[in-house]
Amino acid sequence: MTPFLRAARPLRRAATARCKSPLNTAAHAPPADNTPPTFSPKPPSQQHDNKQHQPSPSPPNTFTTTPPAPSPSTIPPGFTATIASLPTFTLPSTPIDRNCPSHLALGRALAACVDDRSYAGYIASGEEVTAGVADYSEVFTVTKEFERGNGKVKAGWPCHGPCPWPEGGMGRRGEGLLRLAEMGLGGVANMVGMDRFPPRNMTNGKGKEGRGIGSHTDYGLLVISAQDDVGGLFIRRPSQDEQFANWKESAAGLREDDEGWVYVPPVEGVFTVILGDMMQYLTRNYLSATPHKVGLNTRERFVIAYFHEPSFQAVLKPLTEGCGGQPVQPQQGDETIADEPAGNHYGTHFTNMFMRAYPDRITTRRLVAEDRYRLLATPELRSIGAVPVS
Ligand SMILES: O=C(O)CCC(=O)C(=O)O
Ligand SMILES: [Fe+2]
Repeated sequence: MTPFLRAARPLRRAATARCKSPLNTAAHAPPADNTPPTFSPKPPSQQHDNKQHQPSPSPPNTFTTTPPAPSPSTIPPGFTATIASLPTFTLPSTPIDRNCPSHLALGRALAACVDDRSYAGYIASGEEVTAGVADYSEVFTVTKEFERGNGKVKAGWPCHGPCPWPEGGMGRRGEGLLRLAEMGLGGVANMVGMDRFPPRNMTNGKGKEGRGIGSHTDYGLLVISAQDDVGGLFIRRPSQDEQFANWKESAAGLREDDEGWVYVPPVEGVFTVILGDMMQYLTRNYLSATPHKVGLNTRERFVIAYFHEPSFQAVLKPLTEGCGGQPVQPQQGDETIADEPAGNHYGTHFTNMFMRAYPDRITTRRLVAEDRYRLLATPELRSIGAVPVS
């Protein structure tokens, strides 16, 4: 992990007129000292919707948190789900600065933050598509900056390019935080995203039918996110009969409206950790990617997330040995992984995911128009450390 946290879809972030800055949320990030995280088993969950709060007859697999039990009242209207009681780590608290700059000015500045080489920068509400439906999330994505003169950019590598920054309006602190995030990112694949979700009665997703974010898995190894106190995240334990492999066939939209979703209530000072596609691939389905979705609530909501990912150039091979040299036990669906002798090129998965999520963005159009996708098959893009001469 980097000194700063968050990056799963690239860094996303909000432009908003209210004084509730997702940038301030990042104050959760680095621990103030070396106090080890604590971890404890957890009490039974309860089944809730936003009107009735009834104990579940058979609590799902549970663990216990150190922090106080969260209130179920934050669950977005219209959803029925078990309230999760997930394993949590307690980090030392750091002060959260509630002063905020003018978010309207920030929004204007962000709208200019688009680059046609990288997928970094501002993503408007309604621009992202999951399983064919517009997401209402508004995102600012931070990826590692590659200047136009960089050899990879000049050679036309997909997803490599400048990380555009908002000019003015954000304030020194916010901009400094973004810069810090960018400095901590090891490569184009690691990302920080800041998301804003509008309240459900004020959606602004270009008038399309939409939702917070549809059911999906994240692409990389793991995602660490901090949410504010509003609430909107749901996760789902894959069922026994499921064999999704998002790097082969889209897992977006899967079981979106089924039973079995678990609501992750906000708990102050606690990060959420979600496993991604490559963790599933590496561990041969032992640690499956976590399907999740986001509902819009009665208030706008902010999330900041760090996406920890393999190198863009990495070709992953599933593990054959576990801890202490134990052979990895085949898991259900393992055959879908074992039949890929060439391994899994992360840059290709990453590019596929962005092209799918942002079909109309200028970055996707340019990539296609210049036929740069074919570069993903070349040895230069599949070998860590190989950098074209600039
Ligand atoms: O809103 C959240 O808590 C999660 C957002 C999310 O799933 C994503 O950015 O990929
Ligand atoms: Fe996600």
